[in-house]
Amino acid sequence: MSELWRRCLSRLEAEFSAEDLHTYLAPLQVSEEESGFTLWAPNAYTMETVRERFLAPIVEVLEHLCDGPVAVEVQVGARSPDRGVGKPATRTRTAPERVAGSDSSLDPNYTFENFVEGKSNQLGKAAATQVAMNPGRAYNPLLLYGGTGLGKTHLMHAAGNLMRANKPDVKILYLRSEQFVSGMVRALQQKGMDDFKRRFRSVDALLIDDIQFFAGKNTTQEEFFHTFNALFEGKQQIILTCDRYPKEVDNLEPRLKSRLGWGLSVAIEPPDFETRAAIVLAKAQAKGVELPEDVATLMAKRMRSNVRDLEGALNTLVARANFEGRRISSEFAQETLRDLLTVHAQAITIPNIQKTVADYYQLRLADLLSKKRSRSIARPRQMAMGLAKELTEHSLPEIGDAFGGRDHTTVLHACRTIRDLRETDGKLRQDWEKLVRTLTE
Ligand SMILES: Nc1ncnc2c1ncn2[C@@H]1O[C@H](COP(=O)(O)OP(=O)(O)OP(=O)(O)O)[C@@H](O)[C@H]1O
Repeated sequence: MSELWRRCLSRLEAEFSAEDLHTYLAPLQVSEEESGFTLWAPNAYTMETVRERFLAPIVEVLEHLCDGPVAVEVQVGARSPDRGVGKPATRTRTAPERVAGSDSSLDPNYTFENFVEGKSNQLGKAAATQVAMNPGRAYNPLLLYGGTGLGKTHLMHAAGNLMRANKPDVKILYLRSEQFVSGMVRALQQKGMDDFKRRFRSVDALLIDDIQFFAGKNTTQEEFFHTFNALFEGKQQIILTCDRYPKEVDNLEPRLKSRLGWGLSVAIEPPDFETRAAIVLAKAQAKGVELPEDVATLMAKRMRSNVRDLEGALNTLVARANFEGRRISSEFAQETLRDLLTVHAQAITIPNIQKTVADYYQLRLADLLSKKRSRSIARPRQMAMGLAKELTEHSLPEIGDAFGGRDHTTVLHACRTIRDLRETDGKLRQDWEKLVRTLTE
């Protein structure tokens, strides 16, 4: 154990119970490199707990001991004895998260270049690029919202990385909202609020991920509100992400919600089939793996919920192919991902879609399947047909049959209508996204 880490642990002894130290901190292995520290956790649960509860205090103590900013990341794995550099066994997220009082909190692996653009994220990417080219002036704050694993964090880091490429001495701080909360709690306990405020307000850009976690935490919201105002007035850039449109987050203060709407809020939607396939191919290429198109197609067709799952499946495929020395073929993918693909295929059936849509619009299922043509029923019916086409592999005639024996041209018309309305009608687009989320998550 390094002397520095030993000293860090002994300082933390004063703050945490013996049980906490024994359960979460003692099992950590540490590697020190010039770029910072990596804490290796024996399993994902320990990693998550350390990130949530202990990372901020650890960073603080290490910064104190090192007399300056340090980068600390937590991963699952073990430190390799020869180089002091570990190899992660698994990761719960696909990229390392670093936290520090310096720019190293940005993940260099998330760039605009390796972000695959599609209809679902085009606007988000354009807005994030604008913000990066013109921080504090283009859109402030920029808020990216949408379901899990759709690339919000990626875009946020990409904006930070581009800002830094344009201006190397720019001060950027990225953190997850839980880290803001725990940092603030500690600052309050230790009467260090002035430092806390200074730390957040002295940056050129503040990037906070998943602000839905602020819900119900009134003191945090109050502090964040003041931080927000200070940054906004100073024309310092704020970029935030949220898992839904902030107005829909319960227990978020109205004045904060209103501030969040001052800049630009952009929805990141689940990618369509073509984008999913392009993402898998791009991720494979980045790993130097030759992925046959039919395998990318199979994965993109069957795994629709989020890009993180898609990436996880690709990692599984590549790991097994390497391990067994086999070529990745369609059969190999079917065999390796059987369980995953079945889970995804099973989750979405036409009856499931019909019931979900009927519930969502508070209609009777019988009405949805009836011949009634009133707008309040016909539009949800078209929505359900569009979803069936997008999310299942049924043909147009099969979908028509399932909707009370309708002709395939009626289904085609419904799909086209919904596709066009998603471009022009914001409310309908939101309904669509929510339904896709409900059905795929
Ligand atoms: N369009 C895309 N092109 C390339 N990679 C993508 C794209 N969308 C998502 N990803 C990848 O998917 C993974 C998950 O993305 P990310 O962590 O940004 O999701 P998120 O929307 O922030 O999710 P959460 O709300 O759960 O934090 C990342 O590895 C990211 O690189």
